[in-house]
Amino acid sequence: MSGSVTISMFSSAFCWGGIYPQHRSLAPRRPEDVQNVISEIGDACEKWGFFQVINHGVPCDTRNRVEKTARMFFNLPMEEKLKVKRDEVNQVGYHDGEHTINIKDWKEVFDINIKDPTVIHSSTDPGDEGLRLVYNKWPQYPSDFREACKEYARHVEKLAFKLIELISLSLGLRKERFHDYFKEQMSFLRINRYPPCPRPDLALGVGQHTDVVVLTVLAQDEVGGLQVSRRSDGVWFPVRPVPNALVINIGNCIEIWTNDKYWSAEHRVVVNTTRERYSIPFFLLPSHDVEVKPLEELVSPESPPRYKGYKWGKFYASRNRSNFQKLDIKTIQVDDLKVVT
Ligand SMILES: O=C(O)CCC(=O)C(=O)O
Ligand SMILES: [Fe+2]
Repeated sequence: MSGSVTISMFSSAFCWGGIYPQHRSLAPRRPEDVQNVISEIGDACEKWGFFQVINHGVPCDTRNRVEKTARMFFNLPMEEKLKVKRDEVNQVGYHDGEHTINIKDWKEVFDINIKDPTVIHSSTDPGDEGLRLVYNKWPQYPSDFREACKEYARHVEKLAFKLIELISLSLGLRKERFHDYFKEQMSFLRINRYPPCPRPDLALGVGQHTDVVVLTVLAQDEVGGLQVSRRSDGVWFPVRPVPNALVINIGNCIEIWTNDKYWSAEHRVVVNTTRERYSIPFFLLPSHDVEVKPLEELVSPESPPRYKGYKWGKFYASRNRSNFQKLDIKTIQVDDLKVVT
């Protein structure tokens, strides 16, 4: 048993595919099977909150180019990497000290906003509604790093929106239900490098967490290390690398919008003594002014809202700031937003 199911989104004839056990070969599917894919995605979102897609339309050479140029960047001397270091407000660029719930992760990262510039909240002070623009930071070397990331991001963003439409349909909502939520999206692409670790028993690449975002589309290399906790019993399963597949992970926003129908799974990354690992998550984030609360269509007297609503931009800014300052408190978690009954 592996920690996710694999869904074939398109056959070579641009038809829809279906869920397959991890190692079965794929047969082309007919357009009538679209409905199956929608219900299979719905099923995967309920049971796991994680699945893998193949035949997804993101060309693998664009992904390989990002990985190749990223390796060149991370191999630069530290003083070069620090020239594009992230800071407290401009949270893009290089960072070697990501924290998960205040514990340092065994990795280094490079973050790139999809919209350049991106509109974010500048302050978490009560009453301050100030917005500001954040511009990406790019290293001088390698010179094609920027173009490689931008090209890959264009493809993966398209896939993320396709998935959002399929998820809307799987919930019985209009395909366009979420379109307005992304007018000023704050989505970003991250490149993670996990170096070999002399004591993997004492560290994690990324500690146990859920993604606060809408949806994550993750490319992982062949090394492995990502694990997901099963909704029904919390048992940990490896998310085995499937060549050219992308891992889809439901974030807290969808969990809250669907009033817990869909699951945002806890996951973590284990490291090893010999091999470095790369992963490239694309985090789909809504616009700063979007309200994250259970959708009216999905609540009823029998199924009342389980969450208090919050404004995305402000919530995200305060969470990032406490992470950056390594405050001696747990960063806000999805359970903190639950309505107490
Ligand atoms: O590297 C991975 O496989 C997962 C990384 C992750 O969970 C994250 O960056 O949120
Ligand atoms: Fe994650």
